[in-house]
Amino acid sequence: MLQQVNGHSCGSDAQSPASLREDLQEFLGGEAPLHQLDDLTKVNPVTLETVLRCLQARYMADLFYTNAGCTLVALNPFKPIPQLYTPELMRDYHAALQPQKLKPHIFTVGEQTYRNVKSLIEPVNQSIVVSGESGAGKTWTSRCLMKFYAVVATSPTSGENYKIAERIEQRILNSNPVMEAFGNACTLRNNNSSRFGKFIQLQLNRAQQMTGAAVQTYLLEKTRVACQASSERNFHIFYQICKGASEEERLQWHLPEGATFSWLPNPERTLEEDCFEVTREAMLHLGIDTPSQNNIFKVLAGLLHLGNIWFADSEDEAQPCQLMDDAKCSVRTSASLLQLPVDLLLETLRIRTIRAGKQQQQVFRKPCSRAECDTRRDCLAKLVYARLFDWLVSVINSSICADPNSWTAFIGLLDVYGFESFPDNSLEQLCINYANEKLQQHFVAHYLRAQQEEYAVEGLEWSFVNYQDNQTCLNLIEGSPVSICSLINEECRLNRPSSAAQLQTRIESALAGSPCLGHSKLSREPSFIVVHFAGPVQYHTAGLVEKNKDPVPLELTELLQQSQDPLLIALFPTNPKEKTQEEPSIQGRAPVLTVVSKFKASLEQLLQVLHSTTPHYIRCIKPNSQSQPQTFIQEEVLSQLEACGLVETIHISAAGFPIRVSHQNFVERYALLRRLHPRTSSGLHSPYPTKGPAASALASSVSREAQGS
Ligand SMILES: Nc1ncnc2c1ncn2[C@@H]1O[C@H](COP(=O)(O)OP(=O)(O)OP(=O)(O)O)[C@@H](O)[C@H]1O
Repeated sequence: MLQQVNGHSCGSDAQSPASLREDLQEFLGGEAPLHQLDDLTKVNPVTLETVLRCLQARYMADLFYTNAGCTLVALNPFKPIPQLYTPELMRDYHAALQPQKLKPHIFTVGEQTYRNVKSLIEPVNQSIVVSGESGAGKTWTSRCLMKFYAVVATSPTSGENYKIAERIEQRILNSNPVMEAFGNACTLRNNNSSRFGKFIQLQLNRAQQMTGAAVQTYLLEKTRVACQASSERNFHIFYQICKGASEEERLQWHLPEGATFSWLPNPERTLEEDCFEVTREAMLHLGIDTPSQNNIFKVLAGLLHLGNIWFADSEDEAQPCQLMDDAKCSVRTSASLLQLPVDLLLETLRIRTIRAGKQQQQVFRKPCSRAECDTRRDCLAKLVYARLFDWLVSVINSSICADPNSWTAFIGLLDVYGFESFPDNSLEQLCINYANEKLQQHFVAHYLRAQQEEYAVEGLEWSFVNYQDNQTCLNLIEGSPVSICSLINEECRLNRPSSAAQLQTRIESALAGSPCLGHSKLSREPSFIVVHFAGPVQYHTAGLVEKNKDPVPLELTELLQQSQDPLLIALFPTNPKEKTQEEPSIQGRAPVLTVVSKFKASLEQLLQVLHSTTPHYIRCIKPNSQSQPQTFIQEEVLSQLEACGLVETIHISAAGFPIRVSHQNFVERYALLRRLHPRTSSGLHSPYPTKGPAASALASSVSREAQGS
C-alpha cells in the first residue's frame, strides 16, 4: 500500500502534495507517513525499494538517522545542523531512561555502548564500527561520538580531578584536527578525506569516566606527498602552512606569497580545512610547543621545495643528470630547510650505490636516469612524511594515553577509509578495499551468520535469510595458498623483472577459478577486476609490485641521518643496531616485509580486537556524490544499500531476537513476573521456560518489550 501511494504523482491542488500523500496514507492504510518510520524494520514489506523510499522521505524531512535493527543508518546531510549535536542533546540522550525511545541518533549508539560498559556484561569492551564509502560521514560521526563521550563520560567531581579530566578530554578532542591536518586531503569524492585508517580506544576507569585514549593508525597514503591526481590535493597541512604562515614565518620557511610548488596542486581552492590556526592550537594542547611546531613546518616547507627539483635527461649515461635551471635554487632552499649538505643531497638524488659481494663490501656508484632521480626525490619526501606522521601519532598517544592501571574498559571507534573505486586504482585502493572487505566479513560473521546459526542451534523457528557472504572475495584477495596478495608478494620476494602485463597474466591464470575475479576487455592498460561486495573495481597492475616492495634506498636514510635538523635527527636516529626494512639483508635477498603483508598483519590484529568486543554498527550513506544538501540520488544510495546488505540485516533484525540476556540476568531482572503467575502445585515448574531456546526467545521478547523496541 505504501508503495502505491508513494508512487502516485500528486496534482497541484490547494493541498500540498506532501500533506495529500499523508492524508491518503492515513485513509488507505492508517499507516504512518514514511518519513515517520524511524526504524526500517517497520517498513512493510522490507524491500530495497521500500527501504530506499523511507530513507529518501526521511532525508527530505531533514531526518538523517534511522534504525535498521542492529545498525544505525546515518545519511550525510551535507549541511551544518548544529542543533543536532549540542551538548544539551548529548546529555538528554545520556539521561534518558530509555534512549532508544528518543529519535534515532548516533548518541543512542554512544549511550547504549556506554551503558553496556556500565552493565559489566561480557564482553565489557565495546566497539563502534563506522563504515561507508568515501565522503559518507565516517570521520564526522567518530568526531561527534568522541565529543559525546567527552561530555557524558566526565567526572562529576569538582576541583582538581575535574580539571585533570577536562584536560584529558580536550587533548583527546585536539588529536582530531592534528591528525586530519596531516592525514586528510581533498579528493575527488571528499574535500576532507582520511588518507589513513584509525582505531581510537577511549579508556574508561571503574567509574566509567574517560581517563585517556590511544590511537592506532593504518596505512597512511604517503604517495600523496609526491603525487596527486589532477583534481585532488596534497595533505591539508601543506596548504595550511602556505596560506596561514605569518610574514616572518614565510621568510624563515622560504614560502613567499604566490610561490608555486609542483606538489601543491589546486592551491586556489580554499577549504574550511585550511585553517592553520586550529591545527597549531591543537598541537599546542597536545604538548607540541611553538618551536617544535615551527621545526615541523620548516621540514614540510623543505619537502615542498624538494618537489620543485627537476632533472634533465643526461646525454651521457656515465654522467649524472643535470638540474633544470629553475631547480638549482630549489635544491639549495630544500637542503637549507632540511639542514642537509646541499652536495650530499644532490649526489644522493642522482647517484645510486650498488653493493655487491658476500658481505656487501664492494660498492659501485652509478648515475641514475632522470626517471630514477625523480623516484628517489619522491621516495625521500615519502620517507620523511611517513616518519613524521608516525612520530606525531606517538606524540599524540603519549599525550592522551592513560596509565594502564587507571582504566578497566574501553570503547573503540573505528574509522577506516571508505571503499574506493577510481578510474585508476592501484595498491592503495586494493588495501583500502581489502580492509572494507574484512570489516564487512566481521559484520557478516558476527551478525548475519552467527545469529542465524545460533537460532538454528537453539531450535528456534526460523526461516534462513540469505545474505551476501564476501568470503569468496576475501579468498581471492588474501586466501591461501594462492591469492592476489600472495602473488604480488611473491613477485617482491623473487625480485625478478616483471612487467605489468606479466603480472596480469599470472593473476588471471592462477586465480581463474574465482568468481570474484574479472577481466576488462576494453582496458588498454594491464589490469584485473575484483568484484567486491561494494562493486567491481579495476586495478591496474603497472607499478603494483614496486609499490608493494616500497623500496627505500639505503642512501636516502643515510642522507637524512646526516641532517642537523633536530626533528630529522629524532626521526632518523643513527643507531647501527636498528636494522630497517629498507636495508638489504646480508645475503642480498629482497625484504620479505611488503606493504601488503604489513597491512594484512595490522588488519588481523584489529579484527582480533574487534572480535573481543561487543560491536555496534553505524552505516554512513552518501546521498549524492556531489556533496550537495537536499539531494538524494536513488541509484547512488541504492548501490550503497545493496553493498552493505542492509535489507538482509533488517530482515534478520525484524524477525530475530536482537536482545540477548543471560539466563541468570534474565531471572534476576524478571523474577517479579513469576509472582504474577501462580506456581504449579509441585512448585517446581514455572510457567516460563528457563533454559534452552524458548527461554532465550522469551528473554528476547520480554527484553524487547522492556526496551520498547
Ligand atoms: N552529520 C553531518 N552533518 C553535517 N555535515 C556532515 C555530516 N557528516 C558528514 N558531513 C559532511 O560530509 C563531509 C564528508 O564527511 P567525512 O569526512 O566524515 O566522510 P568520510 O566517510 O570520513 O570520508 P573518507 O572515507 O573519505 O575519509 C564532511 O566534511 C562534512 O562536510
